[in-house]
Amino acid sequence: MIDVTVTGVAGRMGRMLMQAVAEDDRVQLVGATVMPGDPWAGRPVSELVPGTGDVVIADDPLDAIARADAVLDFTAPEATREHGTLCAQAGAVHVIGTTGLSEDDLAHISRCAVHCPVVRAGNFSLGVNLLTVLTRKVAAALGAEYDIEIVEMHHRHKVDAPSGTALMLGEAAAEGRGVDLAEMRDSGRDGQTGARREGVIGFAALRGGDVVGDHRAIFAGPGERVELAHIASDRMLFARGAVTAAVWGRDQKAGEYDMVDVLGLT
Ligand SMILES: NC(=O)C1=CN([C@@H]2O[C@H](COP(=O)(O)OP(=O)(O)OC[C@H]3O[C@@H](n4cnc5c(N)ncnc54)[C@H](OP(=O)(O)O)[C@@H]3O)[C@@H](O)[C@H]2O)C=CC1
Ligand SMILES: O=C(O)C1=N[C@H](C(=O)O)C[C@H](O)C1
Repeated sequence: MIDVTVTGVAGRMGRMLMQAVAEDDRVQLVGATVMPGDPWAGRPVSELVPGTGDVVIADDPLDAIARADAVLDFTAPEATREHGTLCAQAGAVHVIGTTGLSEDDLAHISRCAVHCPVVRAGNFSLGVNLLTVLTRKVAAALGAEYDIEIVEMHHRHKVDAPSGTALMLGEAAAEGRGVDLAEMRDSGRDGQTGARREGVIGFAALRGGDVVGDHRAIFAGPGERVELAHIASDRMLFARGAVTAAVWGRDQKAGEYDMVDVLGLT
């Protein structure tokens, strides 16, 4: 059994992660954190999510991460940077679900991964990770006359766009095409955009209601369209995937991994 700390426990995913840890006998909760000054600090986790035990919620991650074998982190970019440094110091597996990370954040995470295993994914579900493998293959098979567009929809509270999952699918499509996504990315069209630039990978982000996460990779070609889609209907999907990543990560050397590695998909 491995000792797990969940960061950002008052968030939508933080609550799910605690539930997933409580339901899985491969792991036990040893730490839980919130933002400094959060009213949940100092209270037992079971008051926040019934049935999760008597760990007291901390508003300083230092001790909570020092005592963990693995840290489940679905928070915000700045927090994830700090948690990365602490996981590196503790040698704990850092499971990162946080999206909206900048190039600078990713470089920081890479430096931390010299000292501990880091499993980072924009989506921890089996279905989406399978979809990335398929997207790469379809992009390679269909060729340049098929235009690639990634469409996603999420709940009204989501703060980053395109979603981490959309970027995973875009990266997979770019790999299949043998191009660099940074050069070929086309997000947020508006106004007199001109005709579609040849070879770009387009992104469109919809926000509204309580949508958990819908993603579609569209290949629009001459006389036909191929579409690969995934619809998530329950956040527990991501939380259970993150617990599996933590257990898998415990047996790995320091370095950067993703959910395709965890699931053994190629
Ligand atoms: N990879 C995946 O499979 C998935 C990834 N995500 C990603 O996970 C992240 C969180 O999503 P969601 O749960 O919906 O968002 P929420 O806003 O509901 O939760 C984030 C929580 O993190 C807290 N937080 C921020 N900074 C810190 C800190 N320094 N220490 C402790 N807690 C902190 C926030 O507190 P406060 O509210 O006070 O700011 C908030 O409670 C997003 O980036 C999202 O895209 C979501 C689902 C699946
Ligand atoms: O913020 C969310 O909710 C989600 N975020 C992830 C993303 O950015 O792709 C995964 C999932 O789609 C839900």
